[in-house]
Amino acid sequence: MASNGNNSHDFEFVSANVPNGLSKINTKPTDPEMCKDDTASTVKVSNLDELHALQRKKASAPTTPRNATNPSTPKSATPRAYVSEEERQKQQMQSVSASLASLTRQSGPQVIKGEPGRKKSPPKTVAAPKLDISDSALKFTHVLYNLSPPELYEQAIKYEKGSFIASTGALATLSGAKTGRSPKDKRVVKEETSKDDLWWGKGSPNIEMDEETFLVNRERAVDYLNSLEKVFVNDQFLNWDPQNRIKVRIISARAYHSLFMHNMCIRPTPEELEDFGTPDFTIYNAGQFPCNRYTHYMSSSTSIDINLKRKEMVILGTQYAGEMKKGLFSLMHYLMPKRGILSLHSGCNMGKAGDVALFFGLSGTGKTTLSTDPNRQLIGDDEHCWSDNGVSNIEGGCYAKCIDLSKEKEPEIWNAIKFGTVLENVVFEEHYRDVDYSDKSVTENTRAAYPIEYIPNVRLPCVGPHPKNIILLSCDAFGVLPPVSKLTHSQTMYHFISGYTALVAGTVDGVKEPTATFSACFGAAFIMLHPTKYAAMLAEKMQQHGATAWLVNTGWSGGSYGIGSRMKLAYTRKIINAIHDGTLLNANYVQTPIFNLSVPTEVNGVPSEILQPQNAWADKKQYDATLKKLAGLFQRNFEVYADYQVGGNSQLTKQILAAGPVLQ
Ligand SMILES: Nc1ncnc2c1ncn2[C@@H]1O[C@H](COP(=O)(O)OP(=O)(O)O)[C@@H](O)[C@H]1O
Ligand SMILES: C=C(OP(=O)(O)O)C(=O)O
Ligand SMILES: [Ca+2]
Ligand SMILES: [Mn+2]
Repeated sequence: MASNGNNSHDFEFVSANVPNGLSKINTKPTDPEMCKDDTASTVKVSNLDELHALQRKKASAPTTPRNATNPSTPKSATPRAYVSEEERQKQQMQSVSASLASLTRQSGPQVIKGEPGRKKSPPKTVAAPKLDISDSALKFTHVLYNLSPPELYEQAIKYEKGSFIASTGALATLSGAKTGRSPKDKRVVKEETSKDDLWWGKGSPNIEMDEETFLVNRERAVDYLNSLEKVFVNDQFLNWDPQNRIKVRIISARAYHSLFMHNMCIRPTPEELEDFGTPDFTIYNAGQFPCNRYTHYMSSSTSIDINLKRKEMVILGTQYAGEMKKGLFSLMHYLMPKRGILSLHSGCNMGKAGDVALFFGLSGTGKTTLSTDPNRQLIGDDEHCWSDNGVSNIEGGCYAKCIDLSKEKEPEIWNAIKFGTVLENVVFEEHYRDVDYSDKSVTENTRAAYPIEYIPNVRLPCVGPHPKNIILLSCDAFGVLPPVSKLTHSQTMYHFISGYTALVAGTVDGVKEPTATFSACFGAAFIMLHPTKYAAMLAEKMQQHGATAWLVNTGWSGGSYGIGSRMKLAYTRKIINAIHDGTLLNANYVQTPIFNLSVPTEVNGVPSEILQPQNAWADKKQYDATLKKLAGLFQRNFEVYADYQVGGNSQLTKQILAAGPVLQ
């Protein structure tokens, strides 16, 4: 290979007649079709820097693929005026500088697009006029804007401790001290534009904060981010419904966070990015930096603050990436109902006949696992909207639990864990980097975040018609709820408002009592309005579109946790199949005592003796006692809703109250 900069075939090299009588070697190229080592053309460069520059072609932004025939891209109403590339970049950086502006100094940082350390002479920075001079105003902040997965890998591996490439190509990383969400540290600003709409007080996830305190935390986050040499900026979208798309900007300090959001939000096309303009909402993720506990309302070092008026969210003191995704979900739970659109904490998929199913459930109940189904198109695994046009996914990716993940039971998720996927808090063998999915050393909440198109039978764009089946998932560690039951309209509302599940908290310290969790609308941590608002919308939409609802227990069977065992995933899948294909709708049903649920006598592929839970329990007395105990917990939880009306319908409200368990 010629690489010395000379064009070796321009001259003839003829070896001299040497004394040992070796014959003459003619290296003159004879056949132009033939490639000889020393005749390969050389690269047209004059130094190594130029050679390395050749390696990289002009960039285009990574996008979320969409179906060409049904693009989810709203066409801009007006044709774009021609703007030079330089001008566009300048506008982009001005916008980022404005996002990062300190509110007290009234100036944005001097920002430079690209990595620190790259030669730029002189640096073309963008900054707002400075009203005062501080050290922070004198430095540059490098902006790594919408980097691609390979670029983010390089950043993570080079600069972030604990980031590694796993054997499958996924980026294994650590989220630090926090490995799950911190709902007790979530704050919502009580301000005039939203305070009358929001749900406050007992049971609400919205713990109030005043505007002033928000600004203290915002300033803390912004100053922290600006003190860094570089920040990551993601400009992306939420919601595949083109009419209700939201532009979000995420400013973060870690490549891990940028890649996570790249995967989880909808990725813009290069044209969409050019037209991005001002975001509708901005996240300041300063997760490595704690909040100041002397600040009002701070009860720990972690604070996740949402300000709907300012359209901003600040994260301090937690690096758990799920906080960003679920924070945006809270935002959608405010914005969408205002437009008459129901936001849903549910998975969603669609059969070949166009039949859409929703899977509601709290964390760990099976939304991701069961919506990822080889026989159906995946619309989304966690967050959706239901509008007059049908359903749409809010996100561009999935966030699957990985604990005990197996290739046999969940092949689609297993195969999605490849290059580009973020693997959080997993343990791997240090040399070959094979992940041990059974290892809980870091946390039980190990996760994989991947772009939705990593699931082969994804539906793009991620939208579908009105749902036919509504599946309420409950992981009942008490083991008394039937594997499947068909719900009446008022039972659906009762169970939707209750949002019951019972996971077992610590599985390592021996047997523990399951603890019931009731989380309104199967997502109390994310709702912004009173639960009855969402319930009324669901009731109306279900009636309007004739959907059938089911309660599916993905938890224990044959006894509570410790005695019985977790429902086999294979059985749950059979049950779900029977719901999808319509056979369960026409099955024979019997009623259960106390909860008064309609249970099918047969489901194809599922042993009939487990369909009625008491049959699977050896100790019937124990079963009765546990059932009554759970019924009591349901009743106590529902007491707070007795004073509320669901929508304008007092008849429906009465029916819902009567649809719960009845203890004689
Ligand atoms: N019968 C079952 N149905 C659903 N999931 C099950 C079942 N048995 C075990 N699992 C496991 O439970 C977990 C469900 O989690 P996931 O689908 O991520 O929940 P969610 O998306 O609702 O938070 C997965 O790890 C899955 O493998
Ligand atoms: C990301 C989360 O959602 P889920 O467990 O429902 O997938 C979470 O609760 O942190
Ligand atoms: Ca991609
Ligand atoms: Mn999930």
